[in-house]
Amino acid sequence: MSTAPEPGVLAGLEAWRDLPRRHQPTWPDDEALGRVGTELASLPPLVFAGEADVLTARLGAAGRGEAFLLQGGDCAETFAEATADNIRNKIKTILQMAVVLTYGGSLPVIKMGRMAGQYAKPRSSDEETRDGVTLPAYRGDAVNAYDFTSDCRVPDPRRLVEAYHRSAATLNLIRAFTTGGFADLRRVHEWNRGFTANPAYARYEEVAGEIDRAMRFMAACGADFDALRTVEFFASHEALLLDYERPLTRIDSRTGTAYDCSAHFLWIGERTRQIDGAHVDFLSRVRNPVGVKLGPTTTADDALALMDKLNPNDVPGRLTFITRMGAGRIRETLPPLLEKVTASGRPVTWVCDPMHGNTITSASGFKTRRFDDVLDEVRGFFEAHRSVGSVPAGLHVELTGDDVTEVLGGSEAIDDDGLARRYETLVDPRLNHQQSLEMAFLVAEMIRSS
Ligand SMILES: O=C[C@H](O)[C@H](O)COP(=O)(O)O
Ligand SMILES: C=C(OP(=O)(O)O)C(=O)O
Ligand SMILES: [Mn+2]
Repeated sequence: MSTAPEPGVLAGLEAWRDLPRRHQPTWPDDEALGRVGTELASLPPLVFAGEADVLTARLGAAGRGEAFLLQGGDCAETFAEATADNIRNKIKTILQMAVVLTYGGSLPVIKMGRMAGQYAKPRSSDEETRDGVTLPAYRGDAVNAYDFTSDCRVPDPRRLVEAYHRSAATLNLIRAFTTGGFADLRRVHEWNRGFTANPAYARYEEVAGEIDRAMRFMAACGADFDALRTVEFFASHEALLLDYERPLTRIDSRTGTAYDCSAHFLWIGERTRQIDGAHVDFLSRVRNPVGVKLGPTTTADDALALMDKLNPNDVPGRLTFITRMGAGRIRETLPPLLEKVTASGRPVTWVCDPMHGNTITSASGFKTRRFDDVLDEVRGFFEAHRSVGSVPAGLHVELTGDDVTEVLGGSEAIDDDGLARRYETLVDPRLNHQQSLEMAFLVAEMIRSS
């Protein structure tokens, strides 16, 4: 039997419409947008509210130091790349990283994709100019097409429906992979052995060997490896397009409260976290676990105000702060935030995004990041938490399972010239498969020595 919505819930879900909202497309046709909203509202939810509650509990544990979050995937998913191969390679990469981190931290790792809905982007500029021609910026496949023609760049609300269907198909395959045997710990471990067998990554052999011995020890003790053939995997994206998130928000029949059923976890970006803005208001009214990106200008009072608004009842795991300060600034900007928030005694799960504060343009003109800067921000994150006594609870990374060349460095030493070899991202540069695994091994070493 369904429970009626709690009083005021439905009206509250419309409050964002009267608030300032940044980075929304200028849809050319309101009626077409309205029809799309009605269609999306009639489609089945992509996740079940009970799954979101499980994730809240898991993130609460991470906030207490009893688990560690690994959240990864593309900066911007694309419709064209929502293929079986791409999805499989990304899942495989995340699972491989998770095994290494589980061993490094002796903690359960919560696995979460920036997947099955990461189709919308805030942009620094509303326009893009090429060879003297200026067109609206690409805002993600849920809004417009990347091709540089005026037709392609017009926002088309039908793309929201396409984003829903691609997300549904992606999530379906993720569920199949993670429950059907693909994620078997023994297989994932074998993939990692393959990685460290490459002489370029020989320095990680030792940890892989230790994991091997730990697995043999478990086997000798009679551990039930068949119980480790499946894993929990959660979907997440930035809740940027409120014209998409609102129709996918549903009243949970168990409780009469609202959940945004487009994903298990939604986050608010650095550019849309205004305390009186539409995004914070909207996510304050759904019950999923939510995140907020915090850049280097964030004050401790900003953080406390977000806690008041997004987690007034202090539910552990409800609110994650994803800090993205930049390697050069994290050691100065993060500790004051941690101190004040920790002094409040209120629960927050702190996660490090070492990507977005470290974006540069290479001499050859590519938007890129240095692997060493990314690693240094993670190191600064652990140092800051250690100095304050708070809990470093996870990592948020832009990655792909393929051999792209978008981030400088790593053991394969991708250099400026090398970027051109396989630079495929439409927005931000991603760690490739090898760089992602390398990062997991390096972070595991960091966790063990911290
Ligand atoms: O992913 C993050 C932002 O959307 C992205 O960094 C903005 O990129 P831009 O500065 O190229 O617009
Ligand atoms: C837009 C993003 O990040 P931020 O909001 O931190 O800039 C992102 O995660 O792709
Ligand atoms: Mn990005």
